[in-house]
Amino acid sequence: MGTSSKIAFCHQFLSTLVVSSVFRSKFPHSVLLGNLGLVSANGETWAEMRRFALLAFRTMGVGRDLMEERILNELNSRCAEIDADAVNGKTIVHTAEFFDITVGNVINSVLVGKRFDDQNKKEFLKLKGLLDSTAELFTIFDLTVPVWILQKVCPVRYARMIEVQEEIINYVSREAQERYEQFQKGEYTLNHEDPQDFVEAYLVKIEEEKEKGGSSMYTLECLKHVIGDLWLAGQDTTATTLVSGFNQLVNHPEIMKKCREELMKLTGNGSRPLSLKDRAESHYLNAVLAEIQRHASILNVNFWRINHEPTTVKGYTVDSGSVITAQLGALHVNNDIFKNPEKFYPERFIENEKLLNQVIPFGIGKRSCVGENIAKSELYLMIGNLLLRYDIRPHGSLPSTEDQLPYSAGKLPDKTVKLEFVKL
Ligand code: HEM
Repeated sequence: MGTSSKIAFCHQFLSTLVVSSVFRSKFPHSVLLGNLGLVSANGETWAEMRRFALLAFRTMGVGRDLMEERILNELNSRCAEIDADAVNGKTIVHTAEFFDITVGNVINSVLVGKRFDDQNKKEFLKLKGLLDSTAELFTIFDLTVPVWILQKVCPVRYARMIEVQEEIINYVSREAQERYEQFQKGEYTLNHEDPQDFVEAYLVKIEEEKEKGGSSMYTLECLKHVIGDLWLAGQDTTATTLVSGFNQLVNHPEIMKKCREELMKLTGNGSRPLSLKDRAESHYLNAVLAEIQRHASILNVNFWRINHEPTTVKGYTVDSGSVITAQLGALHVNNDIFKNPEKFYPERFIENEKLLNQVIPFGIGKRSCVGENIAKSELYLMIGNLLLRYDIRPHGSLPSTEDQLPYSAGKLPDKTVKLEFVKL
C-alpha cells in the first residue's frame, strides 16, 4: 500500500480527539491547534514524538520490573480501599469507577509521577463523566462529514466536544505546565541520568535541544498535547477493556475458577503476587486475556488513513487521496478465524496457540499503539492478581455483555455494573 498518513484517531472515548483530528486534516495547521502531540499529528512532528515516547517509556522501565512495581503498588492501594469497605469480607464495587481510577493513577504516575489524591479523584471522576457523555454524542457521522459541516449544522454539539477535549487536556497536563514553569525559573533540578517520569524526560529533551540552538519541536505546547494524547489514549481504552473483561468473567464463573486454579499453582497458593515473569507459564490466563481483548475490541470504526499513491486492494483500485481503514473489530469476529465468534471461549487459544497472533487489538504497523506494553502489563497484573485475591460475583442480575452504544465510534460495555468482591 502506498504511503499513508493517519487522519483520524477514534478510540470510542477519544471522540473529542477525533473531531480535532478530522478538523486538523481539513484545515491549515496554523488556523488550528497546530500539528501537535502524537495521536492526531502527522509527518515529522508525529515521527519525532512517537520515537521520543517509546524511548522514554523504555527508559522508565515499561515492560520491565519498574512498571510492574508501579502497577502492583497501585493495585495494592486500591485493594486496601476495597478491603477497608468490606462487610463480612464482601465489598460491592462499581467496576467502571474502580478501573477508571486505578488505570488513571498508573498512567498518571508514569506521565507526571503522581496518583490522584482524594480531592483530585472527585475532579477526575467529574471530567470522566463529561468525557463519557460526549461518547454518547459522537457517532460515525462525526467521523465522516467535513468539520465545517459539523460546525454549521450542529454548532452547540460541536463546541461542547471541543470544550471537553480542551478541559481534559488542560487537566491532565496541569502538572506538566507547573513543572515547566518552575524549570524556566530555575526552581526545578532535572534528573538527567534517570528521569522519574515522562514530563521529566521531556524537560531534559527540551534542555538538550536548547543547547543545540535553533528551533525545536520540543515545546510546552507540544508537551501538553503529547501528555493529553497519551493519557486519553491510554486511560479509557485500558479501563474499558477491564470493565468489559469482568462483565464477561462474572458471566462465566467456571472460567474464573479455572484461571484461579492455574494462578494459585503458579504463585504457591497466592503466597506471592502474580508477576509479569509468570507470563510464559500462565497459558490459561493468557488465553483468557486474548479472549477478553477479542470481545472488548473497543473500536467500531478504525483509524483512517489517507492514501498518497494509487494502489490495489484485492483487485480494487484505490486512488490517491482516498480515505482507507483496516477494520480490526471485524477481524475479531471473523467466523473463518474464530469459530462461533460470539462465544466467550478462551479454550480456542489453547486448542490453537497460533490464534493468539490473530488478535490485534493494538493495531499493527507504524501507527500501532504506543502504549501496548503498558496496557498489556496492566491487563495481566490487574486481572490475574484480582482473581488471586477475590472471588468476584455479580451484584444482583448478571451484567450484559452487549455493546451499549452500537452506533457510536467505539464499543461501550455496560459501565453501570456493580460486582461483589469477596476476599479469598
Ligand atoms: C487495552 C488498551 C489499549 C488498546 C486496545 C489500544 C488500541 C490502540 C489502537 C488500535 C491504536 C491504533 C493503531 C493503528 O492506527 O494502527 C492505538 C494507538 C495509540 N495508542 Fe493505544 N490502546 C490501548 C492502550 C494505550 C495506552 C495505555 C497508551 C499510552 C500510554 C496508548 C497510546 C496510544 C497512542 C499514543 C496511539 C497513537 C499512535 C500513533 O498514532 O502513532 N494506548 N491504540
